[in-house]
Amino acid sequence: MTALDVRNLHKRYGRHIAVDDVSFTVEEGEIFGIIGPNGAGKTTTVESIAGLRTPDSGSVSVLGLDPVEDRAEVRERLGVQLQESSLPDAIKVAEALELYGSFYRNPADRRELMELLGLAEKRDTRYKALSGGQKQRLSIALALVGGPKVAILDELTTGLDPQARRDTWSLIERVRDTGVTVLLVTHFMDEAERLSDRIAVIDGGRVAAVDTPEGLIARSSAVQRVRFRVSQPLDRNVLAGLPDVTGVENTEGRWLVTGRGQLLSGVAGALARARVVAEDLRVDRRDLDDAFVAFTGRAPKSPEPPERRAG
Ligand SMILES: Nc1ncnc2c1ncn2[C@@H]1O[C@H](COP(=O)(O)OP(=O)(O)OP(=O)(O)O)[C@@H](O)[C@H]1O
Repeated sequence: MTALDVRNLHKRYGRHIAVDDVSFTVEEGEIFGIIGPNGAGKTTTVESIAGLRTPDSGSVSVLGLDPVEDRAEVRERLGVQLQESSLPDAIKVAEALELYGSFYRNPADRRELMELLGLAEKRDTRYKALSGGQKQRLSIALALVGGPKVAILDELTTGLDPQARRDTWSLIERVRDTGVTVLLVTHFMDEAERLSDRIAVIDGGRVAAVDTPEGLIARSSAVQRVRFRVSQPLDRNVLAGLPDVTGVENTEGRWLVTGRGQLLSGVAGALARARVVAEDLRVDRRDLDDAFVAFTGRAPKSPEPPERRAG
């Protein structure tokens, strides 16, 4: 079943078009990533889904409901963790969850949520005494405390150290395993690639592509390189004639084939048909960073170094 259906969304701020025809669907049980450069319209899109902004035109359906007209019902089913959440310094973890849980008809079991998010030991710790990672986990817990069917998580791991980022990823997978559909907005390609079943690339207020991470990588026109050695004679045309190949170089038995698309399987198949055994066959691995550059023309951001701790 479709969890989210976004159709022809438009939103302008004054003369500036922030979202210029965005459409995608998210199926129940998916982790769906949204990536794109700064100012691409990602937050405006997810805030429109959450009913926090009203689009100028287009439609949004959350589990068949309209986020503006059916605001109360959507609130019960949709959990939102936005870029910056702030809580009073003195509030304790368990108190925050009780307070937020009290806003919902059927809140999640707070004790289970604290276990799931690794916060049980911190239940009586005040917000100001939590580490960055623990604050982040609490903000995810607050997005889930209403027992939502769909959760929107925006910039989940910004500012976390590498271990805390990995822990958060495992956590999101556990959340999905409990049956929650996750819409994940991220600047980080490793995060999007690791977690998402499918990804929308948003650029200049438009959807540049929607696909699985592997699909985006394969579809991007980024150049690939396959290297290998052969000790037998090999006719250059065996490789040069392949549809995805753009260049073939041979230096003393060391071959370098450049191309796009399904280059590796094409080269491997051609060598097998020519009965040539390749040694040290290597492919320069492309990743989502390359796809991001190909679809947006810009380099993605790297994770920031975590804040330095005094002492
Ligand atoms: N309330 C607002 N008033 C005016 N312009 C806005 C407002 N909110 C966003 N914008 C502009 O709309 C565009 C899209 O912003 P949005 O926050 O949706 O992008 P984003 O992809 O989430 O960016 P980032 O990755 O930097 O968070 C940007 O150019 C932004 O400056």
